[in-house]
Amino acid sequence: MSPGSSAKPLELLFVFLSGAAVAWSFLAGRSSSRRATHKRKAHDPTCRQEDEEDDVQEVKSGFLAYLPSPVGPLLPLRHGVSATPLEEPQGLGKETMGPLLESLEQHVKAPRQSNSGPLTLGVAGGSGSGKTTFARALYEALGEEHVTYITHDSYYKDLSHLPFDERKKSNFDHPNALDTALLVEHLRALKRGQTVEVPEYDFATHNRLKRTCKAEPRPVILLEGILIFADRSLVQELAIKVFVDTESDLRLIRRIHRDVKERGRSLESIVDQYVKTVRPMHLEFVEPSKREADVIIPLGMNQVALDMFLSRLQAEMKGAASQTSIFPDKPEERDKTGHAQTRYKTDPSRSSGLKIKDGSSSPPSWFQFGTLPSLLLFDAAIMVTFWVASGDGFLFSYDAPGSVIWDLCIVGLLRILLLLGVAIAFDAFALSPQRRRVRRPVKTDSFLTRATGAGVSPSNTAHVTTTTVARYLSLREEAKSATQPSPIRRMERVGRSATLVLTLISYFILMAKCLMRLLMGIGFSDSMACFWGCVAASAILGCVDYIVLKRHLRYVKRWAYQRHREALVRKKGTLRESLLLSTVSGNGSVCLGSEGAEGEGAERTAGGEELEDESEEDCEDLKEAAHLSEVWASLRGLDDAEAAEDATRGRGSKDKGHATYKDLLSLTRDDWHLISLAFAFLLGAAIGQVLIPHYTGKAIDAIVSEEGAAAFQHAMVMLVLCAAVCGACTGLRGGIFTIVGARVNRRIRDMLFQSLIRQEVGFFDTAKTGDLSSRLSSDCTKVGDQVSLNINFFLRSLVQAVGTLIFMFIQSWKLSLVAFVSVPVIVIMSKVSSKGREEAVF
Ligand SMILES: Nc1ncnc2c1ncn2[C@@H]1O[C@H](COP(=O)(O)OP(=O)(O)O)[C@@H](O)[C@H]1O
Ligand SMILES: O=c1ccn([C@@H]2O[C@H](COP(=O)(O)O)[C@@H](O)[C@H]2O)c(=O)[nH]1
Repeated sequence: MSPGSSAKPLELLFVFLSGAAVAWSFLAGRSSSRRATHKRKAHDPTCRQEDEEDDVQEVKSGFLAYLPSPVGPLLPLRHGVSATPLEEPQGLGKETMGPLLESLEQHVKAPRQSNSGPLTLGVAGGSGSGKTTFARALYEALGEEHVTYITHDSYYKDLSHLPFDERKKSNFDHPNALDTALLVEHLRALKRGQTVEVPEYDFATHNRLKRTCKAEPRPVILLEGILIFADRSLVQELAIKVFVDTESDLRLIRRIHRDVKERGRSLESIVDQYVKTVRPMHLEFVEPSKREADVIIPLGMNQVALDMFLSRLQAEMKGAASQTSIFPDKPEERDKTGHAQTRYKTDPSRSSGLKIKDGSSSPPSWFQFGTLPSLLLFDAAIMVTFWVASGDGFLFSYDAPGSVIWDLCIVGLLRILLLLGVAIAFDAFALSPQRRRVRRPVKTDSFLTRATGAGVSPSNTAHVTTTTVARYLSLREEAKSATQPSPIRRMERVGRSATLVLTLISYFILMAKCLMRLLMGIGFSDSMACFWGCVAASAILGCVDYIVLKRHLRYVKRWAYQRHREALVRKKGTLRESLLLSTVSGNGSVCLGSEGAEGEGAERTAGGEELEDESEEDCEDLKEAAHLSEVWASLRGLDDAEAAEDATRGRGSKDKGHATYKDLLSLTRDDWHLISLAFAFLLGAAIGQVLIPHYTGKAIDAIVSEEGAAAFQHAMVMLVLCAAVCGACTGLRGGIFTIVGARVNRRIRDMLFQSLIRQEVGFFDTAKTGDLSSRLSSDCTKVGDQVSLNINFFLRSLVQAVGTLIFMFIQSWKLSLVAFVSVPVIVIMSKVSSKGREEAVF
C-alpha cells in the first residue's frame, strides 16, 4: 500500500492519538507520583526513608519495566502478554510500609470506605493498665481540635436511687453496669455529624452528675474503657482497636496509687473491690476481649507505639478532614478529671492547617483503569506498528533509493509515539495511589511494643524479663483465637490441586492465543472485520490469561509457604521456636526483649517440657504463613558487635554493615540445584517463546503463499508443541523460583532470630521493638524476594535477549531495526522522567 492510499488516515490517526496520549499520560504520571510522594513524606515519618527509596525504585521499575523491550516482537503475531503478568504484580506490589502499618491501614480503611465518617479508635485494657494515659497522649498529640474524646466510664448507669453505702458495693466492672446502648447511639450520631450530650460521672460518689457535656463530631473519635471490646455492637463501631496489656500486679499497684490520690479511696476499699469484682470481672470480660484488638501494647503508654499511631492517624485525619470538612480549631473546655468530654466549636473558617483535597490535581477516575488494559494496549500498539510496517502499511513499498531509511524513520516515529504513550500511561497507573499498596486480607495483625523510655520505670523492664513464659502463654492463647479455620487455611488445602488445574488452563489459553494471532495474521490479508474480531478475541483471552496467571502465582506461593510451615513444625519447637512460630503466626514481635534477656535460661524453665509439646499444637494453628520473613540488612545492623570484632581481626573492613551482592547471593548457596533446574526450564521457555512466532509466521506463509496443507499442518503441530513446552517451562521456572524465594526467606529468618537471641540484655534497652518488629515482618520479605527475583529476572532477560536478538536478525534485519529505532529515544525519555520524579521525591 502506498502512502497515499486509504490506510493513511488511519495511520495519521494513530500518530495523533498516541501523541496526545504521550503528553497527557506523561503529565498524569508526574503529577500522581509527586502527589503521592509528598503526601506520604509529610505524614508518615516512621516509614519516610523506606518509602522514599521505594518511590524511586518504583519510578524506575514502573517506567522502565514497561518500555518496549529491545528484543521486541519479531512478527505482528507476537506471543503475547503471558510472561509479563507473572512478574508484574510483584513489582507493583512491593509494600512500602511494614505489614503492621498496612494492617492498621486496612482496619482504618475498610469501615471508613463504607462510612466515610470520622475515624473511630478504641483503646481498651484492664483498669490501671494505662489506657487513659495512652489515649490522652494520642489525643494531645493529634491535636485536641481534631479528636472527640469519649470514655466509657461516662456511661456508668445512674445509681442515685441507691444510698452511697449500697452504691459503693456495686459491681462496676460488669458490662451491665454501663449504659453501652446509649454510647453506641452517641457514636453513631457523631459519625453522622451530630453533636451529642455525654453524661458526666463522679467516681468519688459513684454516681452520675446532673450535668452533661457536649461532644461534637471531629475527624477522629477516640473511645476508651475497660469493657469497650466486650460488647459486640460497640466493637462494630470501632475502626481501630487497641488493647493496652499490662500485668495484673502492675495494674493493681497503679490503681492503688491513682484511687488513693484521685478518687478518694482507702487502701482497704481498693483491695477489697479488687478481689471481689475488679479481678474476677477482668478475667471474665476484659481479658477475653483482647482478641478483638488489632494492636496490643504492653505496659501502656510507650513512645514507639505512640509514634506509630500518630503517623498513621495523622495521615488518616487528612483524608477524614477532607471528606467531612470538620475543621474545629481548639477545644473549648475539658473536664477536671481529664477524662475529657471535650467541648468544641465547629468553625470551618479556622481550619488549622488541614488541607482540603484538591480534586483538580487528581487524574480523572476513568483514566485509572489499571494494569490489565494497559497490557492489552501495549500489545495492540506493538501489533499496530508492525502491521503498518510490514502488512498493509507503507513500509518497504517504495522502489526509490534510500526509501528504507525514510520508511524506518516514519515507522520508528510512529512506534516511539505509540509505545512511549503506553509505557508512560503504564507508569501513571503503577504510581497511582490506588495501586501503591497490596492490601492483604489479614484480619488480625497484632503487634507488641515493649515499653521503653519516658514514664516506664526500670522495674517495669525487669518485670518484662521475668515474665517471658506468662507472656508466651498469653500469646499462644491469642494465636489460637486468631487462627481459627480461615479462608486462607481452606485455600491451602486446595492449593496443590488448584495449582495444577490453573497451570493446565493457562496452557490452553496460551494455545488459544496463538491460534488467535494466527487468524489475525490471515485477517491482515483478508478483511478488516476478521482482523478486529481477532483483536477482540485476543483481548478477551488476554484478560482470562492475566487472571489465571495471577491466581496461579498466588497458589504456587501459598504452596511454597505451606512447605515452609511444615518444615518449621518438623523442628519440634523449643520455647524459642515456639516464640518464633508465634511471631510467624502474625502476632507480632513476641516481646523479643524478654526472650533475648532470658536467653538460654528460657529453655530450662520448669514448664519447658509442657511448652515444647504444646508448641506443636500452636504450629498447627499458624494463621498466615506469608508472614514468614526476616531481613538480611537487619542482621548486619544487629550484628554490630560481630562486625566490630571482625574489623579488629582485620576482616570486614570493607563491609560497613551493608550487605553486598555476594552476601545476598550466598543466601542461595544451598539452592543451586534448584536454580540450575529452573535455569533449564528457563532455557526451554525462552526457546519456546522464540519459536512460537517463528512457526506462526511459517503457518501464515503456508496459507498465504499456498505452499500446501502439509507445510501448514507441520507448522501448526510445531506451534502447539512450542506453546505447550513454553507454558510448562514457564510455570515450572516461576514455581521453582518462588520456592527458592521461600527458602531464602526462611534462611534469613533463622539467621535473624539466632542473631536476636544472642544479643545482650542491653541491646533490647536501646533497640526499638517497633524497628525489630518491622524487620521481622516486612523487611526480610523484601530482601528474600529481591534475591530470588533478581536471579530469576537476570537469567531470564539474558537468555531471552540473546536468543531473540539472534533470531530477529536472522529473520529480518529491517523489521529488527524498526523494533530498535525507538529504543534510544525512549531510554532518554525514561531517564528524564525518572530524574524529574526523583527530584519530586527528595
Ligand atoms: N507506661 C506507664 N508506666 C508507668 N506508669 C504508668 C504508665 N501508664 C500509666 N501509668 C500510671 O498508671 C496509673 C493508671 O493509669 P491510667 O492511664 O489512668 O490507667 P487506666 O485508664 O487504664 O485505668 C496512672 O497513675 C499512670 O500515671
Ligand atoms: O463508680 C465507680 C465506677 C467505676 N469504678 C471503677 O473504675 C474502674 C474503671 O476505670 P479505669 O479508669 O478504667 O480504671 C473500674 O474497674 C471500676 O471498678 C469505681 O470504682 N466506681
